[in-house]
Amino acid sequence: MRREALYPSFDRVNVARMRVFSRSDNNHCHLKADRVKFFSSSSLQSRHLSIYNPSIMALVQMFVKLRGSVQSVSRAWGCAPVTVGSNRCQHTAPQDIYHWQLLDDCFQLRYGGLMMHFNYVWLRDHCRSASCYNSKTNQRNLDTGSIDLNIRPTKTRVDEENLFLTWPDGHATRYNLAWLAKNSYEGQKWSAKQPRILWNSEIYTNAKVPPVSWEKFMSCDEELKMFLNNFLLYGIAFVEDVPATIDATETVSKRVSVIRETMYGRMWSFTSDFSRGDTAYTKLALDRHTDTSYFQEPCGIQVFHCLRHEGTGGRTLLVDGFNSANKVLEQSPENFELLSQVPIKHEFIENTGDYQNHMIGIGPVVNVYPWNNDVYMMRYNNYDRAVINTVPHNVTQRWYVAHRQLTDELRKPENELWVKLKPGKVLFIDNWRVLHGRDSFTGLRQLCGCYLTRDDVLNTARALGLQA
Ligand SMILES: C[N+](C)(C)CCCC[C@H](N)C(=O)O
Ligand SMILES: O=C(O)CCC(=O)C(=O)O
Ligand SMILES: [Fe+2]
Repeated sequence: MRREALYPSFDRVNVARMRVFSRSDNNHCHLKADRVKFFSSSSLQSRHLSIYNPSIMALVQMFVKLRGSVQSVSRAWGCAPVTVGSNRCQHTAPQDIYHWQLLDDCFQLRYGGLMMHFNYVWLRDHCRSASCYNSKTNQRNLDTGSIDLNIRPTKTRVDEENLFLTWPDGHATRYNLAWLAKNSYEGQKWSAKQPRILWNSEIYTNAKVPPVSWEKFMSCDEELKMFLNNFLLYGIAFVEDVPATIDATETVSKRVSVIRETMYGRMWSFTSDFSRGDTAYTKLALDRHTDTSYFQEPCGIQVFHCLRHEGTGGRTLLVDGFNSANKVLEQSPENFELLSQVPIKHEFIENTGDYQNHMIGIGPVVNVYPWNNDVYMMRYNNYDRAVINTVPHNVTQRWYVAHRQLTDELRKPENELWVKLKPGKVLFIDNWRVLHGRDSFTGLRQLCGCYLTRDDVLNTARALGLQA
């Protein structure tokens, strides 16, 4: 007997398909988005096409935030333009009309065109009364283990704004309907994804991301916010005019997040002296890859600062992995599913006189949230990929085909952004998204940097009011 999928067919909505193009002329910004495509999870075949407006609106809001002065937004399929004010969206507000129904196994609520379902244990578990929830610490007091798993309310009442439930033990809960709508699974599934702009080298270059300079960056929170906004959008960001020392590189890194110490050290500085058992410590070219794929939690951010180079070559290569993954999804959902479902091992085995390390990380090449298929992390490192022994032989061939399609995408010349790192120019790379590599080189080349913890970068961004 086949088990029912946890996330049934229509849940596999692929909003990542949406592509955003922006063209700024006279304060007009034109936003185009593909239609949202639904897949059935069993075959992952295209079922039907549909358009989901709130996601479009989320993109619109993102553009409003970005440009601040968006006047009109037209949608690719020719609907009437949506008008957007300078800061707030004036699109027809959702109707303030709720329809609700108590069903056998859930409370059903329709609000603003969205149908939502709330499980009864969930409702009891999410009671925000003072005895169940501490609103000072934002922590739950209620012991979820004590809830009867077949619980149903004994009394129900709904007014204009609230749902009131009374439970068998007499405890009463009030839920604000807007709160329910905001916190529902359906709302989450459809809500804005992390705003990001998928790029190839032309898109990134044309975006002309304004440079951020060390002094202002260190002293002004608005500058840090702008930097983080760009980092979240593109997965890369630069700070310029940084003193060419390890200390200053550490200072600029700590402004963004907490340094993640690894077996490479806290701040590292390396040349091609093969001091460690890894190709990075040579003069050889390195193909595009993510670092520390052999960690259960790969490092979130990588910082590079080239302190000196007297020689030729050694340019840095950057490729937006999410853009390529998205191309695979558009062209072959089957291949995307293989890359996102089949776990693969990566491994670092170091056996030199000074260092003995053995690291193993396991996970799919493309990591997605199952409720909306949004990609949040890639592990792509052909050097460090370990023996494949997690895949049955009949899937292996299909996995290699899928991996080849992703590799072909990642290697398209138009996806390659090449930069020559110079003393003073510090590069921050989202190591869960953007792949890096380098040319071979001659001469003395000294690169320093560190890894940063991802949670703390996002924490800083949220503290500054960004969506992260
Ligand atoms: C950056 N630093 C030079 C310290 C380490 C380089 C690690 C290289 C390794 N193959 C990986 O991809 O994780
Ligand atoms: O030498 C470089 O530019 C980068 C080497 C590398 O991939 C790394 O250190 O992670
Ligand atoms: Fe690397």
